[in-house]
Amino acid sequence: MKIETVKLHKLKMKMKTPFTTSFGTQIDRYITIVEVIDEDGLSGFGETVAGEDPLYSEEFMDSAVIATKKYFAPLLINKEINHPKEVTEIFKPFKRNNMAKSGIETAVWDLYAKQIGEPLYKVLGGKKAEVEVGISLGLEETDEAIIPKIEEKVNEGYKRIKVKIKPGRDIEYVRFIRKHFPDIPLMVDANSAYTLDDVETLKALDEFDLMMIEQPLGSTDIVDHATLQKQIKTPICLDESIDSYENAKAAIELGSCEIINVKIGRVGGLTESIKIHDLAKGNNIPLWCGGMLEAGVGRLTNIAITTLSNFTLPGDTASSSRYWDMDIITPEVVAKDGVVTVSEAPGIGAEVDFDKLNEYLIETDVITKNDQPQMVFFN
Ligand SMILES: O=C(O)CCC(=O)C1=CC=C[C@@H](O)[C@@H]1C(=O)O
Ligand SMILES: [Mg+2]
Repeated sequence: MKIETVKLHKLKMKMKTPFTTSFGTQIDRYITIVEVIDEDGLSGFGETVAGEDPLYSEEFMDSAVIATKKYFAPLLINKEINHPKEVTEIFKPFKRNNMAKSGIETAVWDLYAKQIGEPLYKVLGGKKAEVEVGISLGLEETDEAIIPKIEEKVNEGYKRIKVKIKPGRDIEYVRFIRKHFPDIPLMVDANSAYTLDDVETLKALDEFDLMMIEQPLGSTDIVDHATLQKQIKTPICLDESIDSYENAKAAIELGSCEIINVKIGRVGGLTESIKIHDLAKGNNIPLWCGGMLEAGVGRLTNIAITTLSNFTLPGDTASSSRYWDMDIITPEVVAKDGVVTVSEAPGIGAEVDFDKLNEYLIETDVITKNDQPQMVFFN
């Protein structure tokens, strides 16, 4: 394939309800949809999932857009690419910027799948016709306020409920939730808000029969999580700490986690996600696919990777209507009783609906073959 043009559609999407975690509250979501267009005018789509501010990771949407415009899009334009796996190699000299890389790399996968007329999930090696999903619920102002939210989502059939915790909103908060819902599949996500000094608090969570505790310690830590896992019964699931095959390997070898949350953007794309999948599978570490408050393109890409066999736990990819009054794809993602049916249509499996996308559009940046990588170093 040869990519002729890359378009970055920058969107501002109003969320139905604010989403609060240990690092703050989100009301609007700024999303970039990457469109790669080949010589025949066929388009592939990917979603850049970086946060608006560098709070979840060091990347943020503006940095991802700049990195894509300066480096990643010009590096791919006009290059003969036989398979999307080559993209990771082309980007390799450029350190990190994983979400920027992933936005365009996933678009190339979608384009490739469309060119060969296959659904993306099959091209990735997935086999499931449907995937089970859970939902991630943010912190509410009071403990009481989370109860009706959980009730609603349990009634909608989501296969597990994830709630956010932070220091001061942990043991009693989870006890309160468990009092109302003694048996639901429940997990907590701390977004790296604790240290080893909090080991007693984290140990106390063992009594609540949680499926897992996600990222309790530092966002780049692997070593302290191994120390912690030896002291608590609840399985640790790593999120922020896993941003490459190499540190997934380190975490598995050190015993830093019993579960891994794969976020395609965080690890730099689908090729790296598959590598981590195969590694985890060989080590009996179950996976699930984490969300980044995606619009439809990101949701569909998440569903495609979830069809791989070792994604055995329900992920974060709820219905489009979880955050959006109107998503940018047709048809939207719908979870029925916590199950999403995987589309058999070529590529990600639904159309990007430009009538809808344009409602959210701030501007579109266009990168063409006249744009060279803006590098000081060259060879
Ligand atoms: O996509 C979703 O539904 C939300 C997933 C979610 O919990 C998160 C998304 C982005 C950053 C974090 O706040 C959090 C996470 O850490 O998993
Ligand atoms: Mg998380």
